[in-house]
Amino acid sequence: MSFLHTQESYSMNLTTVKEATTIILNNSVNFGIEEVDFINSVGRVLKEDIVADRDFPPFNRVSMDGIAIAEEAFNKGIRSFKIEGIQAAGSPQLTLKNTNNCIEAMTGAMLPINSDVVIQYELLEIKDGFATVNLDTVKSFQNIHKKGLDRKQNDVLIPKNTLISAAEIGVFATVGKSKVKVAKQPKVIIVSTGNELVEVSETPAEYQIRRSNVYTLVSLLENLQIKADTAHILDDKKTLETKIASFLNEYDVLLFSGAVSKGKFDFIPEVLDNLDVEKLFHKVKQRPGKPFWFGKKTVVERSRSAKTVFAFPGNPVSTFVSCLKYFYPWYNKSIGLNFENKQEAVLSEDFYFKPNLTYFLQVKLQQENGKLIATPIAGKGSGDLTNLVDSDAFLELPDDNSNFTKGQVFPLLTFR
Ligand SMILES: Nc1nc2c(c(=O)[nH]1)N[C@H]1C(S)=C(S)[C@@H](COP(=O)(O)OP(=O)(O)OC[C@H]3O[C@@H](n4cnc5c(N)ncnc54)[C@H](O)[C@@H]3O)O[C@H]1N2
Ligand code: MOO
Ligand SMILES: [Mg+2]
Repeated sequence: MSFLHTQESYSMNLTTVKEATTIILNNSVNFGIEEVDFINSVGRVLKEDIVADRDFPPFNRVSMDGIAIAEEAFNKGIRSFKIEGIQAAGSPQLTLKNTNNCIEAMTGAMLPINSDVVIQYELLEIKDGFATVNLDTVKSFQNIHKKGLDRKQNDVLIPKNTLISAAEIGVFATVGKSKVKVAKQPKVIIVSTGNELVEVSETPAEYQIRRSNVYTLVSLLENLQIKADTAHILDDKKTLETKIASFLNEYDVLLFSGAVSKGKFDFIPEVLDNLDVEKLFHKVKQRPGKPFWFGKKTVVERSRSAKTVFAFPGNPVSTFVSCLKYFYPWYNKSIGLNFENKQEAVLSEDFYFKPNLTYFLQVKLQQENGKLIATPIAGKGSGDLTNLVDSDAFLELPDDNSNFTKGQVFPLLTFR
C-alpha cells in the first residue's frame, strides 16, 4: 500500500473554510455588559435601547431669523406688523399679544404663542418699529421645525446591538446619556512561540528573526477596540504547559501564532490537548493558513464561560489572514453585532491557482466606475510579510476551481 497521499486525498481530511467558519460562529461567547462614559464608547456595541427623553424637536422651533406672525393676520391683508418684542434662542416662550403684530424670532428659539408663520429678515424691511413684507402668500408653519417632527418622546432612537459611531455619540449627548451600556470586551492574550524569535529592540543572531506576528495581531485587535496582552514562550513543552495553563485561567481568549504544523517543535496542539482544551478542528482547506487549530475549554466554575483558543499558523501572512477571516467574525458575533462581511471586488486579471484549497489572494484595490477592482500582488508565499505592505486586502478564491478569470467577483477581506 502506498503511503504517499495525492493532493486530492490529502485535502479530503481538511475542514473546509465554510465548515471552519460555521464551527467558529457556533462557538461565540457572550462576555456580558459593562457601562462606560459615552464619550469613550465609539467602536463598542451598544447593549441598551436609547429612547427619546422628550420630543425632537422638543418645541416648535424657529428655523430662520426673522419675524413670527399669525397667518390669519397675513390672510386678512396685513403686510406691516408692529414689533412687540424679540424671542431669542434660550429664552422662555413669549406670547404675541396682539395677533396683528409680530415678534422678532431667532433660529433655535421657541415659536411665540399665537404665531404660526416665520418670515426671514431677507424678505422684510424694518423701520420705525414696524416690519413690512412684500409677499403674496405665506404657508402655515413655514420656517418652523415642528415639535416632535423628527422623533416622539419614548421612541427608540438607537436600538441595542448598534455599533457606536460619532453619529450615536451626538444622540447620547442630546438625550442626556452620560453613561451607556456596551458589550464587555473579552480578556485576550496573544502568544508567540519559538526559539528563533527575539524582541523588536534586539538584534537577532544569524539564525533568529524578530517577533513580528504578535504585534500585527495586537494591531488587528486594536481595530476592534480590544487591548490584548502579549507573551512569548520558548519551544519547551513543560514551559508551554505551565504558562498556557495559567493563561487559560486568566484570559477569555488565547491567540497563538506558530507551532501548529508538523515540526518536531510544533507542540501547541499536544499541549492544548494535555490541558483539556477541546479541539474543534485542526487544518483548514485553505492557503495560507492551512495548519490553523481552533478549540475551546468549557469552564464549569462560577459564572465563567468557555475559553476560546485560536492557534494560527506561524507564517506571518497565515496569521494575518486567519485573524481577519476567523477571529473578526467570531468576535463580532460574540459581542452581538450582526455583521456580515458582504464586501466584494472584481478580479482585474486572469489568475490560476492549482491546489484544491481556498486561496486568499493578496490584492491591491482601486475604484473604477463605482466598482472595486482587485489586482493580484505577487508574493513569495505566506512567509513574505513585507509583501502585505503593497496589498490592501485578500480576495477569497473558492477551493472548487483553479482558473479564475478577469471580471469575476469574489468576497473580500480588507485591512485598510
Ligand atoms: N511537513 C509540513 N511542514 C509544514 C506544513 C505542512 O503541512 N507539512 N505546513 C506549512 C505551513 S502551510 C505553515 S503556515 C507553517 C506553519 O507553521 P507553524 O504554525 O508550525 O509555525 P512555526 O513552525 O512556529 O513557524 C513557521 C514560520 O513562521 C515564523 N514565525 C512564527 N512565529 C512568528 C512570529 N511571532 N513572528 C514572525 N515570524 C514567526 C517562523 O519563524 C517560521 O518561519 O508550517 C509549514 N510547514
Ligand atoms: O498555510 Mo501556510 O500559511 O501556506 O504557509
Ligand atoms: Mg512549525
